[in-house]
Amino acid sequence: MSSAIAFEHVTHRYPHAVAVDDVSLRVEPGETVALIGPSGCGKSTLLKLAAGLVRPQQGSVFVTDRALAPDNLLEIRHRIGYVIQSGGLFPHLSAVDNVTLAARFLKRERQWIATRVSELAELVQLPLDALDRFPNNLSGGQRQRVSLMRALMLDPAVLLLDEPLGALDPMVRHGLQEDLRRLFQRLRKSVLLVTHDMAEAAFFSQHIVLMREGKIVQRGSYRDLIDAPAEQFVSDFVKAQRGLHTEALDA
Ligand SMILES: Nc1ncnc2c1ncn2[C@@H]1O[C@H](COP(=O)(O)OP(=O)(O)OP(=O)(O)O)[C@@H](O)[C@H]1O
Repeated sequence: MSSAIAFEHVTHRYPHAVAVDDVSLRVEPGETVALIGPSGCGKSTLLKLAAGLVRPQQGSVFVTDRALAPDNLLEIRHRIGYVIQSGGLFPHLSAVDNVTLAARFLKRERQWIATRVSELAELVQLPLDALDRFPNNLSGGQRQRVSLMRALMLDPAVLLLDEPLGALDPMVRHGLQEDLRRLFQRLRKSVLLVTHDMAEAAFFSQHIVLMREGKIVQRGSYRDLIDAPAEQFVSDFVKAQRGLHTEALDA
């Protein structure tokens, strides 16, 4: 496999906005790439393109080297785990039923499913009693752990994470950041992660991709963005983020 995810000259327009504008980007196997940029710059749309939830008007999207097309979308989706900020769990299903939905649909063996659920609960450190609860009866952090279990259930090659920790309070977020990074390293998945937070992007990855108005402005490590900004916008963005973290302390 040469690339886990590849965008080649991808453009996607909504009726009133060009959300993604001629983007080319690769995520290599086992690599974590962090997508960052101001609100509305096209990060979530890029993830939706990789998940096949929206189709590009121009260009191609490849997952594990296969171009996404209407006739292979379902098959390729099983190679993708997708987690969104709110978790996206079905509220009327228990945690375990959410986790196992796709596996049951694919008629995986009951024993295989049970074994996989306990492996994953251990991996994401979810207490077993939480599995029988409905999403509304779980904490935000537990809901994201369940979402992650669901995303990992079919052992996908690729993980798409859209602000998976964005809705959590700082302590829970910090703990989950540590757990997630350990998990990525252990599983060696290819991960495309969206975050608003530069510190989080730098924590997860040496490969940060900064977007603005649908385009990639710069890619590199946090140090690259500071030491060799491609344009003034990069410095302004980094500075604004630093401001966010320090201004309150200075006040
Ligand atoms: N379903 C939609 N219909 C119409 N326009 C949309 C739709 N989804 C997104 N857009 C527009 O496309 C652009 C990119 O949106 P997108 O959600 O990809 O950005 P984002 O960087 O993920 O933003 P945020 O950080 O706020 O989540 C924005 O101008 C947005 O208003």
